[in-house]
Amino acid sequence: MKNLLALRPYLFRYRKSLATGIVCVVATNFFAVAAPRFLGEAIDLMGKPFEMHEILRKTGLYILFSALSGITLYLVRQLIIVTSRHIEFDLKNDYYAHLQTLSTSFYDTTGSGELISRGTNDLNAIRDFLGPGIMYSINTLFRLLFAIVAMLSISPLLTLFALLPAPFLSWSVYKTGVSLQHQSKKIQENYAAITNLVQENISGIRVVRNYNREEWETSRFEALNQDYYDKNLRLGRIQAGFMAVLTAMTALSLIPVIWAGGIGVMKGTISIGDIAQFVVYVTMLSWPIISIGWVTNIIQKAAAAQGRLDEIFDTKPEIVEPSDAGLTADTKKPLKGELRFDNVGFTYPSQPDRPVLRNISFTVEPGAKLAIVGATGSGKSTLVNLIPRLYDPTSGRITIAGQDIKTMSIGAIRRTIGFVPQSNFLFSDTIRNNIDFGSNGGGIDVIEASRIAMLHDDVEDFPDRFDTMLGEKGINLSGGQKQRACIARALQWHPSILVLDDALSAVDTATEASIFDGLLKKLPETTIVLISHRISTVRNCDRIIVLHDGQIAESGTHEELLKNGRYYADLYMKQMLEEEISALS
Ligand SMILES: Nc1ncnc2c1ncn2[C@@H]1O[C@H](COP(=O)(O)OP(=O)(O)OP(=O)(O)O)[C@@H](O)[C@H]1O
Repeated sequence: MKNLLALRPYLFRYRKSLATGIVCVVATNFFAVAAPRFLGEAIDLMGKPFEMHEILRKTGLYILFSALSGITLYLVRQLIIVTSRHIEFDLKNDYYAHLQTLSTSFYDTTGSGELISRGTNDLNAIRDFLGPGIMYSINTLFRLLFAIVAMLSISPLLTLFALLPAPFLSWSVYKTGVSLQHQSKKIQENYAAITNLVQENISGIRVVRNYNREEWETSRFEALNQDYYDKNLRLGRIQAGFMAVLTAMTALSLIPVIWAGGIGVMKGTISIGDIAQFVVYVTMLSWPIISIGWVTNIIQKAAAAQGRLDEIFDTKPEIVEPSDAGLTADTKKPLKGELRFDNVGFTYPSQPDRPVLRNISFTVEPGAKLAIVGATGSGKSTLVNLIPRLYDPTSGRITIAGQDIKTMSIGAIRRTIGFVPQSNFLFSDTIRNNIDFGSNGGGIDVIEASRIAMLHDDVEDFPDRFDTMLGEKGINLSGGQKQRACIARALQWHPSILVLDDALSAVDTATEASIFDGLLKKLPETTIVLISHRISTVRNCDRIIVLHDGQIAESGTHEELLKNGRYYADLYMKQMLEEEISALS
């Protein structure tokens, strides 16, 4: 329950609507409970010699009070339910904004399905608490209070009879609610499994086709779907049975009232009008009594959901903006100067006993081109991920123009660096918007950037050119086109440091060389850090670093490394041989 205290700031923000809503709850219950009194009085008048206008007056008052109760109930819903939607909206925005601040290492260990489920199912549970939960709790309280006072004023004994089944009714609703909740949770898990399966199948449809797995995948889906169907039927059966029992119990709870009331009428201690009034109160109380159990479930569910959301909200970003950052995040001017690694070491938080980088030191002068080569898993991507602070070194420091990047504005660093990661990602948007991703102008324009990345001619052949919509993850582009679109995107800010992490592996050797030549010509002042397995590209760099098992094993120019006769020379020989063989065949 105390988890729900985290909602205080949100409730406080909408305090006026909530307070007015609560006043309306009191009013609606007052009118609802007062109305039957006029009904009872009108019925009692009919048993005696009566004046028509008096009965009409009572009936009119009954209608008026009922109408006022309806109007105020409408206001309650408008104020409290609408407030719950506002808070849900604010919470969703805060949740998404918080996710944006979390570090890369958080996403290494938390699945996207998990985060989506917290942002949807858990938030729905909290909205149910803020809307119906709060509304029915207060409503039940005042309905019980007013109705019991009215009933006691007529007959304390009859009130006792009327309320006898109430605790049992609430308890059985609560118990059935727990079982319904359990069943719904299983259905939700099942639904998540179906969603995952469909999502994976659609994104991996080519693999499914290539391996002839269509039938197998279909039968997997059918099995899950059957399970989902069976569980839903079971839930439907429980709900239907439960509603029938509830209706019967509510009707049965009238029996003691009518029985004891009937005896009272015969003895002349109570009037027929009073009994009619009582019957209305008992019927009126059945839903609030039922809702005690229901609301208890809603509160428990919301408390658990808020606990899960708090786990995310309490996760602090590991990489934070330094409080005295010399440059602001929105600076348009990229930082310039040498890039330096000073005895840098790095260990992934998920594998603290396994250092991935050790004692890495090097300097790249402004405008120089540095290549990083090394066997797969030697730490190349990890090394370049440290430059835009996707992770922070565990030891040592990285500087740009002599300043430790940890003391600089993160926004300014990332604006300085054009980063093309190994696994490219494109959004379901136009090619133009994908390339122009957040640049807000001021850098190289889309056409020029795509020319440098040698994508321009390909795009010109598309029917809608740069306005061509891309499918999910850029599915309608070839692997090489996707990579070149990502390079064009990285050029948007006219970066002073360009990091290419195996960014041209899907284009042929000649195209890779042409793109690299284009970069050298068009961006002569840009420092380039390039990871590539192709000697034909890295040989033109000012300096080449060979990584082995997270350490610099060799470093120098192409010629120096050939002379060394170690890993780099070996790689060179192998690639030369491959080229000769392919030239012969
Ligand atoms: N997010 C991560 N969490 C934990 N370990 C990781 C993570 N990413 C990479 N590693 C590990 O760090 C080591 C270096 O990986 P890295 O991706 O930097 O190598 P690489 O040289 O770029 O390889 P490749 O040439 O195959 O891309 C590997 O052993 C890998 O398993």
